[in-house]
Amino acid sequence: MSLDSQPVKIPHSTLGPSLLTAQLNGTKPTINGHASESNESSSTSERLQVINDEKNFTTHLTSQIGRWGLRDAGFNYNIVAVFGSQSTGKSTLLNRLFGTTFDVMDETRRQQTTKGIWMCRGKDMGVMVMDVEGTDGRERGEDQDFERKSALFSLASSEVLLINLWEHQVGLYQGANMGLLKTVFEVNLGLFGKKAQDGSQGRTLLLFVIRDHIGGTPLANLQATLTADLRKIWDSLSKPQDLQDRQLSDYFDLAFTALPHKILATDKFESEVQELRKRFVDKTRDDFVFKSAYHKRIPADGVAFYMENIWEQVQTNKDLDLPTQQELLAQFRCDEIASVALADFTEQSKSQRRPIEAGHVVEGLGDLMRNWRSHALSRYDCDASRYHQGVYQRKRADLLGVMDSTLSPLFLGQLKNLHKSCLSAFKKELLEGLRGDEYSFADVVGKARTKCETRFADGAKEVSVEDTDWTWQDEFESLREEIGNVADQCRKDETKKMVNLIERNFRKQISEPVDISLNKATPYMWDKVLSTFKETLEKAESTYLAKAKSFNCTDDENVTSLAALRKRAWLALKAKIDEQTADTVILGKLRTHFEERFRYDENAVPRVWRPDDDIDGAFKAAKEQTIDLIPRYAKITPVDPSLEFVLPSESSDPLNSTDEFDFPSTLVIFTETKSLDLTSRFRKDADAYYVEAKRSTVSSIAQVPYWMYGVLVVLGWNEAMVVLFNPLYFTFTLMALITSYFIVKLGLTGPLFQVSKTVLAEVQTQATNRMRDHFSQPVLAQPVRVSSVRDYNEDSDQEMNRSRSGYM
Ligand SMILES: Nc1nc2c(ncn2[C@@H]2O[C@H](COP(=O)(O)OP(=O)(O)OP(=O)(O)O)[C@@H](O)[C@H]2O)c(=O)[nH]1
Repeated sequence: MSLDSQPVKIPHSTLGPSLLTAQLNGTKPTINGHASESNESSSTSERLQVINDEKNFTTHLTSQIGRWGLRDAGFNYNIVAVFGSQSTGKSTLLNRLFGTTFDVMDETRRQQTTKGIWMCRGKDMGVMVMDVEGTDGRERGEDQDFERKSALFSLASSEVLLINLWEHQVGLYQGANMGLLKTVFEVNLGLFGKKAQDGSQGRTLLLFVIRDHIGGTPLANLQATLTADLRKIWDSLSKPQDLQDRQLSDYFDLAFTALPHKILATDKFESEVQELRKRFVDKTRDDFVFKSAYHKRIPADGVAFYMENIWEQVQTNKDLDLPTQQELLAQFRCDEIASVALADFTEQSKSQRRPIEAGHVVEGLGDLMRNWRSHALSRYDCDASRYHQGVYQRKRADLLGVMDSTLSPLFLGQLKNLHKSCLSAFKKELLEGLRGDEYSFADVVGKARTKCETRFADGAKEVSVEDTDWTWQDEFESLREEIGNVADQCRKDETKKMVNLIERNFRKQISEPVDISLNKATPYMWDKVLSTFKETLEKAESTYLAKAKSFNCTDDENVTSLAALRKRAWLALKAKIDEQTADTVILGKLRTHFEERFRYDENAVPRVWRPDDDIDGAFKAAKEQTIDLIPRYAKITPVDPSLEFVLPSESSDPLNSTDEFDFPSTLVIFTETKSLDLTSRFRKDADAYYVEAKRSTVSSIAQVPYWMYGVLVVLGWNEAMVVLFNPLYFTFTLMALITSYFIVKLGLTGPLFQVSKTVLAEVQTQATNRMRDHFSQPVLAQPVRVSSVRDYNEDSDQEMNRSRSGYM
């Protein structure tokens, strides 16, 4: 017979929908007048055939325990089982005692009612009651197998075994279930033999219920007889060697009670039963039966799995090792509980994975993680802590491991994002702090660094979950390193900027003094230039050092920067000198120098050459003096050797390019060839001056004689008269006179003269240049007038040849 096809002794017409469902689940609803008043009570009074008469274990026990409302009871529940011969009123007793709904035999047909093992929740009490198939049943005949297995099963799970027997069976071996008891004792030794030494878990209460007690024999006598019989049975047991000295009382507590005849003394029977019930309900009573020592310590939510495993072991005749079973149960249940806790946890943790992967810093992530973790752990602890402690702890560690490995990427991601965000905040703050001119670099960097590090450390501490091996120090170190790099880079940039600024100022400061010095090519020209250079450089260096202090520059950096500054200052000076000695500029200077000596006398008064003046001598002297200046300009050589400035040649500018730098070559302004070229070009200019001087003497000689003016008046008289008497000419003349009158009256004479003067001056300049160009070549073709010029040219050519041969 299958579990689902077990007949129910109530008409279908009386079953509600919930009852039908119960029936489908292999459970049976209320019968015998114990009908439930509500759905809840009906589900709590449902009974279930745990093991059917084909010895199969039900698949609905877990859900049934849930429906009974005992699933979350933890250890706060009890299990009681009843043993006894068939049809001795066991089901009746249980129904009366616990308000259960077990089937009771039809009075008219004396045949077995309870088949297999049934279970029902006690009414209004957290008790699971097991109604076990009666022994000695004619249906099973000599098959003692089920009896033994059910005893084993009941002992492994129940705290109290009710042994149900008629009064008249006391003293009879078979009738008093002595065979059954022998089996129970044997099985118990196998199960709890060793465990009972500490008195826990293996202890069971045997409560003998003597039925139909008429009262002739007092209970005490019956109790004594039964006890003596039990001892006899115990002694006759073949115990294992190491348990030889074990007593019955080491494993069992015995209790006895008697009930009057149910039919002959119905009222008394009922009242006695109610009295007995109190022993199962009232925890304050001394004879309360569910003592904690009897509890098998199986959490309610694991009872189904545990029982199923026990039954499987029993069925396959394997040695029933309860500790192993409990461990297996613990493993199964702890896994189940952990996976439920983990499911929620995973769902929660998923919600923050995306923002972290997107590079965001999730505020309060640490709190979230701690909450998810502790919530999952407390869920696990709440249900799993009742199971085998070793397994519970192991699985807890596993659960923690899984959770931590799920959270770890969030932790690391958060650290990474924090790192990035802190670093960019640091950069931003640095840039903001370095805006403007008035700032202390060290202060700005120090403040930004502290802020950044504090923010990271706070964030990292917040996201660190206790009891994990997560560390953030490595990331912190790497952040600090990067901050250092950024600060270093920034400092280098700032130093560069500062050096550039100092260089710009330096250029400005030396510009004018160098111009002035180079304009006057005195013998101490370079001394002046170099002393100005040195003074300005010293100032620049001290400015640098003062600022470098606030930059926290290292000595090495200072040395490098100062070297760069010196080199750049030198190059700036060189550039200035180059500018002042460019071909056109130097030729201009030479021309000026020459003019000052040739065209002006000692008192700086312009010379007007007369035919008897020594133009040739003056020209020669001025020209030689001027040509002597070229070697002076050619190289930077101070008269005072202490003013010499030297730079190491290999010093390249670390703040700029890595160009090769050759200091000695920078001292040379003109090469020899260049000097000769300049000399030759200057000579040509000087020659032009010479020609001009000569020409001016000729023009001053060619003056108009005074009588020429008389001739002019006589010869021009007619023309004047024509103008006067010709209306057209006269009108023109008149208009010219009127215009002149108005110009004079309006005071425009000055501006008009000015304009005319400027125009004339320009015309004169243009004309002079043209003349110069014109006369510079033809002069050589006129031997008489420029013979002295040729002499000088020959002199200079010879000079040039001499110097070239010197080069060769
Ligand atoms: N004389 C007597 N009869 C009882 C008593 N209690 C119940 N009965 C009757 O005994 C018969 C068997 O009752 P059940 O409760 O079905 O007995 P059982 O031991 O559960 O039977 P199985 O489950 O078949 O082993 C029924 O007819 C009951 O009316 C009792 O205390 N005294």
